Amino acid sequence: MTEKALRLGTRRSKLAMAQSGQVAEAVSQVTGRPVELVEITTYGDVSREHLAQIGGTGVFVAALREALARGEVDFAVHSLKDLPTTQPDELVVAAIPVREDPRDVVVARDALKLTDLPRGARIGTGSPRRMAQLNAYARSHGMDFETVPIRGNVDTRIGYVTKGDLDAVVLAAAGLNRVGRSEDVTDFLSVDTVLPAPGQGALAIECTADNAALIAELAELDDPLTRAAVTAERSLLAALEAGCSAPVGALADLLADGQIVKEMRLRGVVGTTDGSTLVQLSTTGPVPETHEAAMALGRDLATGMLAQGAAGLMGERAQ
Ligand SMILES: NCc1[nH]cc(CCC(=O)O)c1CC(=O)O
Repeated sequence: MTEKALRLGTRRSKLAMAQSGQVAEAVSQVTGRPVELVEITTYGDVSREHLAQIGGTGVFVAALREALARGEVDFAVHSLKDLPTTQPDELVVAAIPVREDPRDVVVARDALKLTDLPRGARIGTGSPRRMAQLNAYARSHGMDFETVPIRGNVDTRIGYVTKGDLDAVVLAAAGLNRVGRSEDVTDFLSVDTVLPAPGQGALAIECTADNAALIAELAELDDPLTRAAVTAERSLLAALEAGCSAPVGALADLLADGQIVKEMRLRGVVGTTDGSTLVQLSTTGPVPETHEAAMALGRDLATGMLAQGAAGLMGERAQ
């Protein structure tokens, strides 16, 4: 007798289908059950032009969560950076697998790197976090380029460069890798230049809180260090009272002495989109062994950043 298939709710976009497909395979392996993809059309897919008004990428998450709550699907996969920082009681993030490359990358014409871009170059990004840090970099390195707000999926955004409308676009490495376009990358941005979004490169596998059997099975795909890192990053975001559209970057990583992991470092940045002001700070602590300890790391950093004026820099809204 074959076991009943698990239903994975997914958006239809290429990126969502790619990451859902990869997770489906992994879940099938740990559970020994077939996994079937159930496509869910979100309001955000139907109405892209309204995305700004209705509040960014959260709409994509909401439709998947409704399908979970209605019992139409057994689990869903989200890009962690698109997940709101508040967790609904009836749902749990049962697994956060090992994170992909968290960096942002440049896709530019003529294989150019960021520092090769000529004066007046036009760089596409709809993210205030990327704008703030790119413009701050330009100011401190005597460069002069213009950030141009764009939106759309990965292929659309790269299309601006291949069609010659823009000199470069900035995207997440993880997204490009997942849709098989990593060859298009012309420059990997150091996280010292552009700190990624909290949770960037990580996935969250979510199911209903009452599904103890599935929670236990999915837990096998969880990577505790990735979970600790993204929990600290998202705790910073929450403590700054910022949302997924805020100009906030955060990255937690491990500091090792040889092979021995010593500490977790959490770096954070917030700035104005013109790059004239950035608040950058980092903190280190013992590698968090509990959810509470990871949350505390993020809150500590937020306290320091707020003391340096971070709150005044978060008024801007965009995607
Ligand atoms: N904001 C959209 C989004 N949400 C998740 C990813 C892919 C990277 C990831 O999973 O963190 C992207 C594309 C991008 O920012 O270039």
